[in-house]
Amino acid sequence: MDYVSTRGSAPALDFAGATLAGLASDGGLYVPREWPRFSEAEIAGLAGLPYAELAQRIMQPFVGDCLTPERLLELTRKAYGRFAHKAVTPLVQLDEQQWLLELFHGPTLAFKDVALQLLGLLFEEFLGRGDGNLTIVGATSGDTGSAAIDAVAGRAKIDIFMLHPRGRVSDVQRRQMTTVLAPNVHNIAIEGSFDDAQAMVKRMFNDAAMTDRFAIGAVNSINWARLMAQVVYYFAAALQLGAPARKVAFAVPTGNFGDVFAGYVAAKMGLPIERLIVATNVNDILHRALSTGDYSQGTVTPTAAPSMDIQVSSNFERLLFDVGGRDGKALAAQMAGFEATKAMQLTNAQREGAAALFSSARADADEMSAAIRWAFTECGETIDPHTAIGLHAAHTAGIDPAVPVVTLATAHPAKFTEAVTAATGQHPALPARVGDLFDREERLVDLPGDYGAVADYVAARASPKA
Ligand SMILES: Cc1ncc(COP(=O)(O)O)c(C=O)c1O
Ligand SMILES: N[C@@H](CCOP(=O)(O)O)C(=O)O
Repeated sequence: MDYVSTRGSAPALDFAGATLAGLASDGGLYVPREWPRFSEAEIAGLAGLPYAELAQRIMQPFVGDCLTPERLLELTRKAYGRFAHKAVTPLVQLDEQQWLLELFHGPTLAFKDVALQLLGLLFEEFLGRGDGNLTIVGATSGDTGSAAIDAVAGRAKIDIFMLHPRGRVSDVQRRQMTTVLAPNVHNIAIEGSFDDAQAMVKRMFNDAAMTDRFAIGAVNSINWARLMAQVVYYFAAALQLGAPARKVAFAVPTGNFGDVFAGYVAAKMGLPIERLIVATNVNDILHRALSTGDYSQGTVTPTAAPSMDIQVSSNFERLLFDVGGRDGKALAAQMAGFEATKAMQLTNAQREGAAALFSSARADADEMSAAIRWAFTECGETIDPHTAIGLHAAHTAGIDPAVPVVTLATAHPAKFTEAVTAATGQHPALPARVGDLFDREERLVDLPGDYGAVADYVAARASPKA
């Protein structure tokens, strides 16, 4: 399997190359040259496998000969061995049609652990084959940061610099990052929004002054390996609900379009998915793009679902590439227009291609709270604000009552105590595995929202590439 850039001019890479590269050198994102496809019988044969084995079977075609099946299985067993639930991503029934797929049983209590626990091991594996160092530069609106830090803290040959928007992540989220004191971990609070942080990260991949000296790597979902690992739980959930004989719909709380793009990949691989419902908060660029074709960047409004306070969705580019005919040159021009004007209109092919599988909904603060309350009072489940936005979308999508609708429960409610307590009157407790988070020492630096300041900070501390 090799990987091509959505912007058509970076060299194709194998899986190990794409994993270490993160972003393509032409500014595009790596995607598999073609989608591997499972037959109905092959999908049926996956039912009942333990999660780590299912993960190996789903991911092997993407990994190709970069890892033997035996080695990939060792890595998936190690990655998912740290989850607090034996099923890794358990399904919980809410009512006759609605289900929750709990993705927060990993070490840092959000769905990001599912991919990042594996990615940390993949980095170690591939770096172990040479003598280079990796400088990871990431942006987080709260959850990617702690999951990535947990996955690479203390690992040889890796430094991680994680940018978060100052004051715009929850206290639990910030402390999960800043209380990790391993010498290779560098937390940076920047002035601005997640979008500002993400733009600086992408700029660094194309800054020759940095890339000549350092091997810059990605832990955000611009890194293909992140999405590949997230494809697995769509299969896990659908198989439990009767796939491939029965279709399933998914409602996905969305920001950077990574998690829901993984659902699209599952559909491309043959999983019978009725609909992917993209759920946004009031930062609704994706809802506008999918419902009207208008992909224009608004200003970011802070909400009680801070991890989705995003107005430029990196992985949407992967969808536009795939449904728009895989024309890298044309997409490069379209994205250059967006970067210059902060606005773009989807082509007819892109709109129609997306509409075949995706629908969308937007939830405001009241709708989000109402969904938390409904889950609590009607079903006895405490859910977090991001999950609630997904659940609101699941309820309003008008899916045929015979089709199960699975909302991805992307974070543990205790990460967002204020909104959950306000909606339910109950204070969600942090699981014991997060321990004494509020008693630990924090370490972070404050930097202005200025690329030069961040690049200088990284350059002064990172290890050269070889
Ligand atoms: C808790 C939570 N839910 C949903 C999302 C949205 O996921 P994605 O960015 O993959 O669309 C994020 C982060 O992005 C998140 O941290
Ligand atoms: N919600 C994310 C934002 C970054 O998204 P990613 O999936 O591209 O890493 C976060 O919590 O940091």
